[in-house]
Order: sequence, then C-alpha cells, then structure tokens
Amino acid sequence: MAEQAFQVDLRGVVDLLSRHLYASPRVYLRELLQNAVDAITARGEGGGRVEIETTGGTLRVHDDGIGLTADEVHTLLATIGRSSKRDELGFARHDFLGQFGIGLLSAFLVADEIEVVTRSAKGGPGDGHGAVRWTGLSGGSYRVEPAERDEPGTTVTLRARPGAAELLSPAVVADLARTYGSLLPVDLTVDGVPVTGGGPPWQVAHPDPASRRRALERYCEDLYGFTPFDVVDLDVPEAGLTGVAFVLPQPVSPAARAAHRVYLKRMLLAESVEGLLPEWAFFARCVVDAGELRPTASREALYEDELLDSARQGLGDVLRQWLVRLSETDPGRLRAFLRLHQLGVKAMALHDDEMLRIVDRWLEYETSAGPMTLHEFRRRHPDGRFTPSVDEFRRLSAVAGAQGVGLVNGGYVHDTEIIERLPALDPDIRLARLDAAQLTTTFGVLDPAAELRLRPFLAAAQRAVERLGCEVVVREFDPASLPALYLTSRDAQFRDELARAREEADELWADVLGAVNATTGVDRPQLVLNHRNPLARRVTSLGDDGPVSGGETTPHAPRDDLIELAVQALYGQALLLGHHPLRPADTAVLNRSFIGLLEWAVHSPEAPHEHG
Ligand SMILES: Nc1ncnc2c1ncn2[C@@H]1O[C@H](COP(=O)(O)OP(=O)(O)OP(=O)(O)O)[C@@H](O)[C@H]1O
Repeated sequence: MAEQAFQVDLRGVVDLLSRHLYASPRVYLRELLQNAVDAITARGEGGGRVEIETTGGTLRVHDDGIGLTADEVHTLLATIGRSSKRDELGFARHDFLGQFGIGLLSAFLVADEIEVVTRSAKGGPGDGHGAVRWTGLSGGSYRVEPAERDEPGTTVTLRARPGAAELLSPAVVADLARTYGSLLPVDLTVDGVPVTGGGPPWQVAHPDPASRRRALERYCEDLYGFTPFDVVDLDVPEAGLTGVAFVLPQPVSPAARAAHRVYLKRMLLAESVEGLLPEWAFFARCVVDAGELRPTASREALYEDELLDSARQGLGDVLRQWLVRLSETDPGRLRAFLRLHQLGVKAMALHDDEMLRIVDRWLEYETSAGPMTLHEFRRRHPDGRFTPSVDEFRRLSAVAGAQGVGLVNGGYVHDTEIIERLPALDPDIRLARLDAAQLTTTFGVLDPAAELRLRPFLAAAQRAVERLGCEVVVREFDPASLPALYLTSRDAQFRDELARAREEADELWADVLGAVNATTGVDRPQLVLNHRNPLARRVTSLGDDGPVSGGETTPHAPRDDLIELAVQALYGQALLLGHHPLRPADTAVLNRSFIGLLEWAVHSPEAPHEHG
C-alpha cells in the first residue's frame, strides 16, 4: 500500500491558532516583526530597517533582510510547520526569534490574503533569482509569480478582513509596534515615526549614577505605577540575560505570584511572565531581556527547562547579594526593607546562610524583654529559650520573665525553623526550645485558717472583677516575684494544675472551701493572686479586720474601695504581662485603678481620704 501524506485543513489550523494558541489576534504584528528581524539577522550585515506602513486599511511591513529565493518561497512559505530557523536536527537556532514555522499563519487572524514580495540577497539580478510574489489565501491555496523588486528584502502586505480593520488601523499598529518592538536592535518606523530608540533603558548611558537611577525610577513609574524602594541591576550571563529588578515599596502577599516583563532577544515576550524569579523573591518586579531563554509556542510564557531554572537561581543570587551589600553599607535601609518584606527574607533564610545571618542581626523578634534581634537576645540571655507557638509565648513569657528565663516568640511563620537553623552560622549558638517542665509553676492551696480569713477579701475582690467576667482565686505559687497571673481557658496546663490543687483541697477541706468553690465558673478566666508574693499578700490582708495602713482605722466602705482598686490594678497588670488583648472595659478599669491608687498614694494623712 502506498503511503500517503497528511492533509492539513488550513481553516482548522488558523482556528487553532486564534482560539487556542495565541491569547489575542494582536500577536499578528509581533509575528511579522519577528520574521523581519530574523531576516535581517540572517543577512548578517548588522543594522537593518523595518518600515511599517498603514494606508487605507492595508498594512505593509518592509524589511531589508535576507529575502527568499523562488525555491525557498515554495518550501518555506507554503509548508506549514517548516522553518528556516532550525538546524539539521530540528533544534531552534539560537540567533533567531522564530522556530516553529507557523508564525506567518497568524496573519490570517486579521486578513484573508497574505502577499509576500521578496528578493533573496543570495543571488544577483539576472541569475535566475529574481523577485517573486507569493500570495497565500486563508482557504488553503497559494500562487507564486515573478515580481518587481530591485533591493534584497521582503514586503508583507495584509488587507484587513471584515471586522479586523481596527487591528490594522494606524493607531493600533503604532501601539502594537511600540509594545512589542521598542527595544529591537533595528530601525523600526511606523508611518515614518521611529519606534525604536536607545534600546533597553538599563543599558542607556547616563552622565552619573544618580541620573541613571532617576531615569530607571521614572521607567518603573511609567511601567508599573510605583516608585521603587530600590533598583537592582540584573545580569545572568549564562542565560544571556540583563535587566533591572524594582523592589516594591509596599508589602505584598507572598502568595500573589509576581509577574515580570520579559523580552527575548529584545522582542517583548509578554508583560506578565510568572516564574522568572525564585518564589521567595516576591518583593521584586523585573524587566529583563534574555538572549538564551526559550519561549513556549504561543510565545507568551517562558519554556520551563534547565536553562530557565539556572537563570532563576542566578537572578536569586543577584537579589541575595544586593541584600547582603545593603546590610554592609546601609543598615537603616536594610531595616526599612525588612519591615516591608520580612516574610520573603525569612523564607530565604531557611535555605541560605547569608540571609540567615541578616535575619539574626537585623530582624526584631518579640521577646520577654521586649523587641530585639536574636543576636542581641542571645547576648543578653545566654540561657534563653524560644517557644514554638505564639500562644505558648503569651502564656509563659511573664512566668519565664519572673524566673529570669528569657523567652523568644518563635511562633510566627518560619521562626522556629530559623531559630533551629542558627547553629549553621556558628555551632556554638544554642537557643533551645523551652521545656515546659523547666517553668513548672505549681499552685498550692492555702492552709484552711488562711482560706477562712480570706473569705471577706475574696468576696470584695470578686465584686471588683465580676463585671469583667473573671474569677478571683488565691493560691501559692512560684515565682514569688509574680503577684498575679491571668489564666484563660486556653492555658490548659495551668488550669489543670489549679483544678488538681482545688480537688486536693476539696478532699481535705470540703466543708471549709465549699462556699469558695460554689462561685467557681468552669470556663471563666481566672485571676490567680499569688499568696507567696509579699505585695499580693498585703492586698489580700486588706480584707482582715484591722488597720489598713499606718495604724489608722478606716471605716469599712473605703477599705472595700481599696480592695477594688488593688484587685483591678493586679488584674490589669496580669493582662499586660500575659500579652492578653485588652478590651475597652479592661482599659477603662486599668486607667481607673491606676488613677485611684495614685490618689491613695498621694493623699495627705491630715486630710481624710475622700473616695467614691
Ligand atoms: N520577512 C521575511 N523575510 C525572509 N524570510 C521570511 C520572512 N517571513 C517569513 N520568512 C520565511 O518563512 C518561514 C516561515 O515563517 P513563519 O513565521 O511561519 O515561521 P518561523 O518564523 O520560522 O517560526 P515561528 O512559527 O516560530 O515564527 C521562516 O522560517 C522564514 O524562512
């Protein structure tokens, strides 16, 4: 049986191109430009001119490139999928933009007829290699005939098909030519107006670095609408890549995929290409021109290959070095950068020692002794610890602080991994996870006589915080330096201990304590006053019958007022120490108790205190 060749339905192919491959018919101009530039490259004489003319609904693209012989016209233009830009093995030749042999068909997205008049630079006149006219019809046929043309080069002519006039109009063509072609290394004009100029803005010469910087900032403003925090020059020779990265002046979500403007051999590939930078570098927007990277067939994204991968790593290196240099030359700006983009930097620090060092030296962490860098924290607290969760930090920092154990909050994104990776910088660095047992705060019940004596105080104290929805208990616990602890239902460990203490007490002193426990709500937060703390103990003794201070006997009511002030002050302080959120009612109580206590403190002994 004789083998037969596939038939190609051209309408089907054009439909495929327009609906599925290319995002928009606007790409037709890019494909024409690309062919013209490739033809100029193939001629190899440097320079080159491409003139685009738009008159009366007709588009003409002239180039002074290599042109085509009549034979080439038959094999190259008339065969879908055939390209002169691949080598014998079918690989794309790297000096050309095209490679697939389908680009010219995109002209059928806007025209029913493509006319190519061309003369090859390979032969002189009269040697049988004269100019030819090739006319391709969207229905799938073409014709070739001799034509008039003296100079080598090619002119492609399109007449707008109904509905596509807009795409071939002077304004749209000029816009498309500028968008795709403004950086091309040829002389490109549209209706006589130059489109190409000085080439890539990052390669334009300036009198001094400051004016170059201002020019690039303006470029960024025009392109992206923001003034960059910094401008970083990009250079990755193995990908033939140069460009600039603009550091965003605002924090961005690391989840938002950063998109970059990518040129390939000075032709715009796309305005928002993803995946050019490593994921951690979400704080930068780039404009790059790459000679060696490859496009996908639609030419709207980069082809994911090893080269792209190594280019990505190369770009990551450049940004990393920029940060290291900033830390050495301008720490103030580095801090400002970290405030904006710390999530990205932390993510980098997970894999990169240089970044880890920057985080260690420059990023402030929440610690039991206030905000400071990990480096500073280790200096001040050689035996300090970290908690792997924010909750644990909140719950324990006051207790830990009271026992002289410094704590770092390692509960935010990446922090625990970062802290555990610190020995990579220096094996002597030890900042260990807090062992909860180390801080065991054991709650002891008071002896029955003391409990009994406290009942009037507890009743008054409970009234003082009733409105705030909390329950007052008195226990003995370490550290004695801590007058009060505020425990929410989340503080399971402490609550359990407290419950156990209560149960033991119930067994022994059920009758005595029955009344106290009756008021115990199961899930209410507790204000635990520490009977081992001298101040808290004096406060609890305000409920005793007897002198309040200085041998003066004051009537009952003012003493209840003082209990209220003192308990509310302890309540407020316990909230603050535990980093609990303050509700408006808490702030009000904190204020009132502070002012009230101040009044008690400064009232003169002669003038009896007036209160309420
Ligand atoms: N202006 C031109 N001057 C000289 N040759 C041209 C011109 N336009 C097209 N050709 C020839 O026609 C061939 C087919 O062009 P086409 O645009 O379809 O594909 P391509 O440029 O090779 O690849 P791609 O599909 O990636 O653009 C090219 O390989 C080239 O040899």
